[in-house]
Amino acid sequence: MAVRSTFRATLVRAIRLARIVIAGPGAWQGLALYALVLGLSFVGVWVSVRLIAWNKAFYDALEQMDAAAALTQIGVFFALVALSAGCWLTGDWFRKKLLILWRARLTARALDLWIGNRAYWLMRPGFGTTPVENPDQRVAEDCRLFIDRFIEFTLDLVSEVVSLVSYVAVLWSVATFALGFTLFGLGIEIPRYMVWLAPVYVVVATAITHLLGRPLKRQYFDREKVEADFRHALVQLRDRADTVAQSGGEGAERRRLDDRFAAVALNWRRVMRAELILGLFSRPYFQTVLRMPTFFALPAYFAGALTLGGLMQLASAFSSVTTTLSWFIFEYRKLAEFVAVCERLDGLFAAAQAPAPLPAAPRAIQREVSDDGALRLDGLRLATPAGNWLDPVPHRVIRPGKVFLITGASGRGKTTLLAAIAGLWPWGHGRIERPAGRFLFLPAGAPVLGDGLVTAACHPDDPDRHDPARVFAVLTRLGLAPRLTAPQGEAALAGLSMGERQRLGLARAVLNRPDWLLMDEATSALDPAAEADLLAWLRTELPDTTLIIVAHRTPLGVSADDVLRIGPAEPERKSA
Ligand SMILES: Nc1ncnc2c1ncn2[C@@H]1O[C@H](COP(=O)(O)OP(=O)(O)OP(=O)(O)O)[C@@H](O)[C@H]1O
Repeated sequence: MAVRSTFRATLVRAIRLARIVIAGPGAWQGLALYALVLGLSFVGVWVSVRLIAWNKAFYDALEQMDAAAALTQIGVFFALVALSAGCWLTGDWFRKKLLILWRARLTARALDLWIGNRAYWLMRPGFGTTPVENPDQRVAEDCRLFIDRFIEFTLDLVSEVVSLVSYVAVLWSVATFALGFTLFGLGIEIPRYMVWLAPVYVVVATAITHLLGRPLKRQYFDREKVEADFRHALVQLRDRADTVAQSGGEGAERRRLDDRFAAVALNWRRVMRAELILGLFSRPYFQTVLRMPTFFALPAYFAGALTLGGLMQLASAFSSVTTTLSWFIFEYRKLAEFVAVCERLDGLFAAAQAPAPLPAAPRAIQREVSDDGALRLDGLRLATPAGNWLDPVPHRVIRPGKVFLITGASGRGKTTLLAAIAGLWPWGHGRIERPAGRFLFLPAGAPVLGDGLVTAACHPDDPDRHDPARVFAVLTRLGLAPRLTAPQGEAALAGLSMGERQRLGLARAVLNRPDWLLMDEATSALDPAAEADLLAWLRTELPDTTLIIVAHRTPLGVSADDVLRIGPAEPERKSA
């Protein structure tokens, strides 16, 4: 029952995933390549069938001491091998082309859902109902593995069925003799016993393989997870290199990495054990499967029903049938991996299709497009994902082109309000009317996005859309020009101070020219003179942009047209 439901679930998942790559515009190209590869594998099957007949011709020539006939057969052999190799190499070439074509389609779909639906934001642990572990690995690794195995298995399956029919036909015509024996005084005769023996042999072996190999699927599933967790911890160490080094956190990092690696080692030991148990049966099976037919046919050979050539031909046909039928046994490990990959990847696609935020807090924020260009916050109260209410947000209408300050004590919900205005924060109730137009958000902590100074300064715009002279002028005005002479790429961003990162944020604002600029403590690290100078410059560069500023005080260089305070007023400091 469990076997059937795993099989059915994997089939449904594999079909769902396969439809993504097989259907859609330009699908004919992939299908044409697939048909070509399939056709070439049929030629390969024909060569194998032809080689079975060749066995008889060659060994009979040897038995009859016919040198000329043997020589001819050697020529035939090389011709068949050349044809087989040619087909294999061509097939392999086009299979690889197909692999990258379909992988690109599947990866593009995964990225569309992951990025396009903002699933990457909502499916983080603590945010969504279905947090997805290691999505990066699923997009990068699992897409490749799925396509690789899908092509391999479906091609195998079709060509194995064709091979099976061809080989059974040969076996039927060769193994004409019966097996006779007495059981409890009864004379029993099994006609063409070698034909029946092949499937019985394989069915028994398959059942044993599945019984012994069942735990492997779980272990392979876990392996991907623990390996990805370990890799992720290493990437985090690289990203937080400064913080770890400055806070002497090497010991803590080492413990974290050791813990993650211990999980890798534990899983490895479990995989080893499961593979050993499977190997105890499958290894001897691999080695005997080609020899057994000769032993099974010996009674007929000694009874004189077969020539040596006939025996060889029979052995060849029988082992071809058993090898074809044993596909499940030979591929068991890969099949177990495939089941795990389908489960992981389908889970990612399903969750990313409709990422659902945690249901702990109400999601009753009404969002509308304002028709007079103003931003309205009406009866708004936000909550954390766990359902804790934050302070109510006072009613406000923010007119375009104004400077608007949001203030309040720490932890009251200022950043959360910006996220709600940006359309991200789903928890809470009330109403947000947002005008059309471009919004740009400069988050707290001034994170830098992009893999070079120019990309980071233009983000999220494409840097190719910007005049390099203008980008250079903006960066120079912000005092970042010296960084342009450093080697570009990630190295150009290394070690940027907080103030420099905030200046880079201002470059983004000036180059992107948004209608609405949301600044979360975006100038807090600048010295008063630089803050006053740069914000005054920003205002002259973007005179019509509405500035929504989150800060504990109005930044120097601009004056606020309105102030929105969340929560009670901060207590005034008494002067000494
Ligand atoms: N993802 C989250 N999960 C749980 N709680 C959250 C989450 N995001 C924010 N909060 C909580 O919501 C509250 C408001 O956070 P927010 O960052 O908006 O505060 P803030 O007013 O901007 O604070 P600060 O001035 O210190 O930056 C805080 O108590 C915070 O811990």
